[in-house]
Amino acid sequence: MKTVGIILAGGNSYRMEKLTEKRAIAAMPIAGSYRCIDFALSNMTNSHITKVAVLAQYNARSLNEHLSSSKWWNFGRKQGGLYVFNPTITMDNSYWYRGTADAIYQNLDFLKRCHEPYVIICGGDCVYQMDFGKLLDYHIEKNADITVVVKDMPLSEDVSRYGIVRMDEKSQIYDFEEKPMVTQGHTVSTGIYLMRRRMLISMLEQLALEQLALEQRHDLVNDILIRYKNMKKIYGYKLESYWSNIASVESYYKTNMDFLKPEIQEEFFSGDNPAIYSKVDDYPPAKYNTGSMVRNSLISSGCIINGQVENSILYKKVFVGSNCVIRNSIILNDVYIGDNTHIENCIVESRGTLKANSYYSGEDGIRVVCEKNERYMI
Ligand SMILES: Nc1ncnc2c1ncn2[C@@H]1O[C@H](COP(=O)(O)OP(=O)(O)O[C@H]2O[C@H](CO)[C@@H](O)[C@H](O)[C@H]2O)[C@@H](O)[C@H]1O
Repeated sequence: MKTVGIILAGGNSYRMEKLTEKRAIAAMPIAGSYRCIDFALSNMTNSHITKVAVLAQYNARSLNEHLSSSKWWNFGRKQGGLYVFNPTITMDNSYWYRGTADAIYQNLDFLKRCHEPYVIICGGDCVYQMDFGKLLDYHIEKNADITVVVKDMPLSEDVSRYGIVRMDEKSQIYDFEEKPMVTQGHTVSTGIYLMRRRMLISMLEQLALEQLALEQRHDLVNDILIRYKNMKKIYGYKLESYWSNIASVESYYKTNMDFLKPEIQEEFFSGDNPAIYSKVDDYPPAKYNTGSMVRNSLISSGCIINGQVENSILYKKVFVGSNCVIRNSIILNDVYIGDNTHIENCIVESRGTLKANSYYSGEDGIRVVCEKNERYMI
């Protein structure tokens, strides 16, 4: 194997509001039956990368639970495996992961023990399909030190939450601004980087030396990519297919809703596209009772539908009572919705009970509904 994978999955965003009170972004449910991190993991395994480390930190319990067996993504091999590294206190380190570079540095032993010449680093918070083998071929062909996967975003999109790159005609990156307030460019970094493993190790060791001199340098983008942009050959590799980053309630909602579009379904799930893998639960098939009506929706296993569901995504084990109307909404798993309830433009948090005859609607945006279920209030 030529490449080892690192998935950064320890961050949080206040723009996810209550949704990340329960779980890390990487563990957010996507497209009816996946978790966000399944996309990065599946891309790794489909690209024949057999050794992958997930660096988890913030609210990691449900993520750790999801990753408890490597078999779902086919990493359970002798010459590889799925490693989940949460921060630990040791004799010479008493910090949490202070940033993305520090998260990798704290697990440098793992990287040092690998034999693969290259390393791919990506986030666990993005939804996309990608052949990392092609990325490696490009990296070698360009004789690059670092290759950053980039994406042209629509001009209408606010790109101030991304790294913005500027490339010359040979795709070499000559400018990289991390989350600028104002920018002309719309080519963004997707947070996916490929480089030689040994080079990464030496750059991280250099950063650690500077930290001894009390400089706070813990970030992969500011303290590696931007710092070395004039010293290393950094190339951009354009991703033409679907890519979405989950960082706010709006982007979470939009990404899920994208999976109701036939062209996105086709892009991910039809033809010769490799599968997206996930941990499988053994729930019975969804049941549509007499009187139910479902239009353009994804309904997961274990659901029981009595009322109307339109342009919505229902995760596992959702019960929809009689005469309910659920429209343009996402219902996370294990939610009970009593009769005559109306839900529109909402994301309903998992394991809740919505009483009969209730009305929930996002008026000027998406409303996150968290109704506790007595069964889980211990
Ligand atoms: N302490 C920590 N330990 C472990 N994991 C951690 C961590 N802090 C953050 N992470 C994880 O690392 C990834 C990057 O998170 P960051 O918060 O550093 O940057 P952000 O996602 O905003 O932008 C980044 O990704 C966007 C694309 O989505 C790029 O445009 C931008 O340049 C780039 O900085 C995420 O998957 C996050 O969960």
